[in-house]
Amino acid sequence: MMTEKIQPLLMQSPLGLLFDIDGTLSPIAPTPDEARLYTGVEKLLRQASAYAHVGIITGRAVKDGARLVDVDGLTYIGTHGLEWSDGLPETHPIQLLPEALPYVEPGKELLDLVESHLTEFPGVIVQRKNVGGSIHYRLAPEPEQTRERLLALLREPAQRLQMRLGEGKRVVEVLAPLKINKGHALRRYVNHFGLRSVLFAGDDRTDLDAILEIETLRQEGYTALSIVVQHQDTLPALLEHGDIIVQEVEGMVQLFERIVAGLHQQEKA
Ligand SMILES: O=P(O)(O)OC[C@H]1O[C@H](O[C@H]2O[C@H](CO)[C@@H](O)[C@H](O)[C@H]2O)[C@H](O)[C@@H](O)[C@@H]1O
Repeated sequence: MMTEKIQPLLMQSPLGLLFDIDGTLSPIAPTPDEARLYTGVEKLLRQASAYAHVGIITGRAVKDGARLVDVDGLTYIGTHGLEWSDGLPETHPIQLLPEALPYVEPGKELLDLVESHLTEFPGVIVQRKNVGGSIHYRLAPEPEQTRERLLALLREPAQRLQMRLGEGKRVVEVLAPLKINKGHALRRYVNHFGLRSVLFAGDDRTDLDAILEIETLRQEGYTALSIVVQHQDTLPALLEHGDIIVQEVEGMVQLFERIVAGLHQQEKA
């Protein structure tokens, strides 16, 4: 059944395969620095890039996402679509969308504010990005209460500085107030490579924009498919709009193996 859905996608060219990182290719870890790709993913990404344009679309900064994935020949799109690199940042410059530049300083100011209150927030980790950043409360003794207190601290200053607050898995995101998101990034990727066929896989709230963009692309005549990696805390909207649901990162990797095998077989035929 799954293969039936995927087969038409693999038969079209140029094909793009786009993946979120955390919760999709990498199991959720206690802290961002402890996250690692699931066993075998690195090899699958390399193999897939022999047949398709393979890209990473992550909420992490490009530098951080590329450090984690570390596969050459992929496109790295970071900070929820604000940053783009045509390869590993050691050899390819990271481009920050010019629209995001006015939000570098306001983003810093909000993260400085949280850092100046860190003693009141045990277990909280501030992760800075080129624009804004993430405030992780996974390790806080009372995560839900900490989330509320972080939001209370940030709400007014964020409004004053015209920044946006978002949320993800045990994380408050400080974001630029732009309409740029993973859906926008996916569309840009499709246009950049002149794709006819595209697959996106993700698991979290910010992935919904890309999943909805897949639906739009399909209505426009592209062969487009989304995969939702289901965890205990998956948002119902993701399950509603995803084309294929897999269980946990393990299920994603098993499906990725079948995709790569399908591409390989097609090449031989
Ligand atoms: O779009 P993604 O690639 O999924 O990035 C979203 C955020 O993911 C990371 O945080 C999440 O994963 C951490 C490691 O598993 C986990 O500790 C944390 O609780 C999760 O929220 C990343 O650190 C953030 O920068 C991303 O925005």
